[in-house]
Amino acid sequence: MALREAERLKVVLNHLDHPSVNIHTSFTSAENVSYHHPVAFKYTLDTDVLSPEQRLAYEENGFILIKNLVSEEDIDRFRNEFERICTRDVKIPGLVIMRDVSIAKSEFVQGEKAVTKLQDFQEDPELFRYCSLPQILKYVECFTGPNIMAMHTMLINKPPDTGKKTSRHPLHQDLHYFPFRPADRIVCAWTAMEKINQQNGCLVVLPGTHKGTLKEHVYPEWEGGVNKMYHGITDYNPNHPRVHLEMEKGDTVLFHPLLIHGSGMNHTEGFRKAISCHYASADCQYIDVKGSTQENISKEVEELARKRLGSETTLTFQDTWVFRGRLVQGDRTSL
Ligand SMILES: CC(C)CC(=O)SCCNC(=O)CCNC(=O)[C@H](O)C(C)(C)COP(=O)(O)OP(=O)(O)OC[C@H]1O[C@@H](n2cnc3c(N)ncnc32)[C@H](O)[C@@H]1OP(=O)(O)O
Ligand SMILES: Nc1ncnc2c1ncn2[C@@H]1O[C@H](COP(=O)(O)OP(=O)(O)OP(=O)(O)O)[C@@H](O)[C@H]1O
Ligand SMILES: O=C(O)CCC(=O)C(=O)O
Ligand SMILES: [Fe+2]
Ligand SMILES: [Mg+2]
Repeated sequence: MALREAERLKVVLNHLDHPSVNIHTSFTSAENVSYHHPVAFKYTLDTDVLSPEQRLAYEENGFILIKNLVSEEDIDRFRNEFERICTRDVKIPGLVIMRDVSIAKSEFVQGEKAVTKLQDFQEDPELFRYCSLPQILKYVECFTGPNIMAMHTMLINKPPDTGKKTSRHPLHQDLHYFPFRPADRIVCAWTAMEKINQQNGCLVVLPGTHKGTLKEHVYPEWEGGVNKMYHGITDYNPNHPRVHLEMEKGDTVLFHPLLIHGSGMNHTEGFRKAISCHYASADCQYIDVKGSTQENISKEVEELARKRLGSETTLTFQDTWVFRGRLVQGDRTSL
């Protein structure tokens, strides 16, 4: 009788006498000896970068955490640039400076304390260095392959909660925001810019949910309000195990765009900082989301584009991604 895929993977791993050995090659020989079903890796590609254990972990859980991947020096530079942006010392084309909904209408909060998130820093050479760091791209290539686009960039400055619980990010799947596929060739790198724990609102993930499908996302009905475009899913198993990803400065998590995740309240007085980039294979293809669960977000994005650029704008959801995407490795083949 065939063993479950995970069991088979574990058996194969036990056959490996060196962790850096290429798992694909060794499986072939293991298969010849004793198994009838080849191991199919769905979420990772053949490279020599991931250890067999890391590869198995991503296949099973939909994320892997790499300790100490980004240097203190680089993070301090990103932090300085963030401060320059908040004080309006630099103006970056296309950059969105987002305030928390609980203070969005207040004129009294200024500077860094008024900023919840920077989005789309692709035109800021200093922050965009993050997306081109060789030690990150080395891992990203294991999921995207060699042609790599940086599609979406963020620096998240989760504020101390004002008491309205708006500092939470509802549980969601990032694929909801992306009109390109295949999902398995997309990955997010998210780096802690300081010590991040449950107290200041770490990432919370539901391991294994990347094996499911894209779910419907709507605004959660939260009494204290919810931030613009922070859609969440309602249809998830509340008993599914949750993992709180506690991280040190420089630690980086790589995760699949279908992995259900969010972040809790920031119970501290500090602003919890993380920097992230969503990468996709340049070979991905745009899809039409009309009639799908993504129609609501596509309409919201197109409406925002009309507000910003004028009501005659015909910019589509897909166009907004074509403009933001930047090649960071290989050839810009499709996206
Ligand atoms: C994978 C990845 C994509 C996942 C995610 O990132 S999910 C979250 C994505 N979120 C977004 O993309 C939202 C990006 N934010 C923005 O585009 C902006 O911050 C805006 C919400 C449009 C505000 O733009 P801004 O230039 O600050 O404009 P104003 O200060 O004039 O405000 C315009 C109206 O928007 C309201 N507003 C501002 N910030 C928020 C907020 N955080 N949540 C909800 N509403 C907000 C503001 O009160 C104002 O409303 P009215 O006075 O027009 O009624
Ligand atoms: N009522 C809710 N409905 C939907 N999602 C929620 C709800 N409460 C929390 N979440 C989401 O669940 C995830 C974990 O949040 P939660 O607030 O439980 O964080 P936590 O890290 O356990 O911290 P805390 O100590 O504040 O409970 C976050 O993505 C959060 O947005
Ligand atoms: O830093 C966080 O709180 C997570 C944000 C997130 O998941 C997102 O913006 O897609
Ligand atoms: Fe997310
Ligand atoms: Mg909780």
